[in-house]
Amino acid sequence: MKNSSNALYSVAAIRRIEQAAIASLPSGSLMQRAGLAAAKLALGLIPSHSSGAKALVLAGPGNNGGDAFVLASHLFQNGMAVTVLFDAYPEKLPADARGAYAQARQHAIQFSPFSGLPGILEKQWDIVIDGLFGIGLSKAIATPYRELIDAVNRMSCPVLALDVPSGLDADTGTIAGKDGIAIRAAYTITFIGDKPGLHTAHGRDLAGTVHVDDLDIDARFFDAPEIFKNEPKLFSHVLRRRPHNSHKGSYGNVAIIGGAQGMHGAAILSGRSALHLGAGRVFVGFLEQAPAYDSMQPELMCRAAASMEPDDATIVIGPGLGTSPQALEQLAKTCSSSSPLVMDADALNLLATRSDLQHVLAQRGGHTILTPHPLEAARLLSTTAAGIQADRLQAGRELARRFNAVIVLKGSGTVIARPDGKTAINVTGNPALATAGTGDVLAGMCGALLAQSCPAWEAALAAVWIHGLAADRLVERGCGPIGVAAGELIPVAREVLNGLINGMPNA
Ligand SMILES: NC(=O)C1=CN([C@@H]2O[C@H](COP(=O)(O)OP(=O)(O)OC[C@H]3O[C@@H](n4cnc5c(N)ncnc54)[C@H](OP(=O)(O)O)[C@@H]3O)[C@@H](O)[C@H]2O)[C@@H](O)CC1
Ligand SMILES: [K+]
Repeated sequence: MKNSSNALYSVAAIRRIEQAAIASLPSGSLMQRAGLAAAKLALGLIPSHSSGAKALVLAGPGNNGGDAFVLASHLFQNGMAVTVLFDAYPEKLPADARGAYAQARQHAIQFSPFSGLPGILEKQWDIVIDGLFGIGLSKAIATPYRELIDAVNRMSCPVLALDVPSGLDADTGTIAGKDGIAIRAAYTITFIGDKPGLHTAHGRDLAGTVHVDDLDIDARFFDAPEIFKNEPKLFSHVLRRRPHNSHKGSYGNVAIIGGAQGMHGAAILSGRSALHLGAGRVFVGFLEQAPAYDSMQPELMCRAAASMEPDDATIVIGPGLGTSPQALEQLAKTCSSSSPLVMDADALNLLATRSDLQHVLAQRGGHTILTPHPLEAARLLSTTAAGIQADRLQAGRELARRFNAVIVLKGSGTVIARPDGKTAINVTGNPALATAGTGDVLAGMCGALLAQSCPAWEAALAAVWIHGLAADRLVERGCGPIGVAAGELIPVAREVLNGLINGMPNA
C-alpha cells in the first residue's frame, strides 16, 4: 500500500507499521534510517555545508530525540559544526535513542543543556533541527521546552522538523493541549508515512514543505489507507473530454437557489461559477426581486426561486439564501427532490434547526454534497467551531455519516469525507480564499461537476482541488493572497479544469 504516495496515516496506523517493521529488522535500524534520511535532506538545504556551516540540533527525551542524535552524527561527519541542545537524562532515553546518543557522543559535537540557550541564541545558525517530540507527544508543551520553542520560532534561519513539528498533533493538526506551543518549521521530514495533521488546521502553517521517507519499510507492513491527500488521481477518471457530437443538454442544468434581498451577489457568483465550470445551462433562482438578467453574465437565466422545478436540475441551495420562511420552504422542497444537490451557507444553518429535514436529507437517493465552514459544521453537530477544529477529520466523517452525504469541511486543509469513512485532505489553496464569496464559487463548481455526471465524491474532490489551485495560480501571478475577489477565481478555475482534461491521455 505504500505505493499510494498520497496516503495519509493516523498515529495508530504508523505505530502498527512501525512495530511490525521493527520486529523484522535488527534493533535501531529504523532510527538509523530516519536520522540518515533527515541528514541528507538537511545537507541539501544548506549549500554551504562543506565550509563549516553550523547546525543547532534540538533533541528530546524520546525516540524523536534519537533521530536527532543520528542526524547530528551524520552532519558532523559531513563537516558541519554541530551543537545539540539536550536536557534530559541520557540513561532514561529509550534503548535505540540511548544507542544513538552514545554514537553522537563519540564525535566532537558540542552538547548543551537548555541553560546554555542565551549564548546559543547569540550565534548565527545555518539550520535548526527540531528533534524534540514526534508522534509520542502526549500533552501540552510546558517549561522548559516552551521557552526553547518560543525562542526557535523567533530565529530567522530555516527549521527542519523531524517527523512532526514538536507540539503539533500529527492526527488533527492542532497544537497539543491548552495553551500549548509548537515549532514553526520551514520543512518537515516525516517518517514511515505522511500524516493528516501536517496538512490541515495548523499543520500547513507549522510543517512547511513536507518530505516523506518510508524508511524502506516493506509494503506488506502498510495498512490499506483510508485517508488521502487530495490529488487528481482520486478524481480525474470521471473527467471526460467532450465529444464533438454533444450539445448543452449533454452537460446538465444547474439551478442555484438563494439570493434573498441584499444577497443577490452570492447567488450570481455561484451561477457564474457553475457556468464557467461547464454546466450546460444555469438558472439562478432568487427568493426576492429576481433581476431581469445579469448584465455581466447574460447567459445566466434569472428566475423567482418559487417558480423553479427542482427535479430538472442539479440544485445548489444556500448562497445568499437567508433564513426566512420562504428560504425554509425552498429547503424543504429541495430536500425531498431526487436531484443531485449541493447545500451551502444558510441552507446548512436552516438545516441545523430542523431535525425533520435532516432525516429527509439522510434518506434521499440523489447525490448530496454539503459544504460547511467550521461554524456551520458546529451548528449541524450542536457543538462549537473550536470543537470542530479540534478534530476536523473526525467532524467531517461524523457529518458524512449522519447526513449520508459527501462533506466538504472548509478551512486550511479542507477535509472531504464520505459516509463510509474514506477521507481526503486538500492541499491546494492559500489565504487568498479567506474572503467573502469564495464559498459561493466553490458551491457553484461542485454543482457544475455534478451536473456533468461526476459522482458526488469525485465532484467534491475535483471542485475543492481546482478551487484551491485557482487561488494558488492567482498568487503565483502576483494577484494575491491579499485582495483576491472571489469572482477572480472563476476564469482561472476554468483554465485549471481545461488543463486537467486537455492533459489526459486520449481514451
Ligand atoms: N521507535 C522507532 O523505532 C522509531 C521511532 N521514530 C521516531 O520516534 C518518534 C516517536 O518516538 P517516541 O514514541 O519515543 O515519542 P517522542 O515523540 O520522542 O516523545 C516521547 C517522549 O517525550 C515525552 N513527552 C511527550 N510529550 C511531552 C511534552 N508535551 N512535554 C514533555 N515531554 C513530553 C514523553 O514522556 P511521557 O509522555 O512518556 O511522560 C517521552 O519521553 C517518532 O516521531 C520518530 O521521530 C523513527 O525513528 C522511526 C523509528
Ligand atoms: K519533531
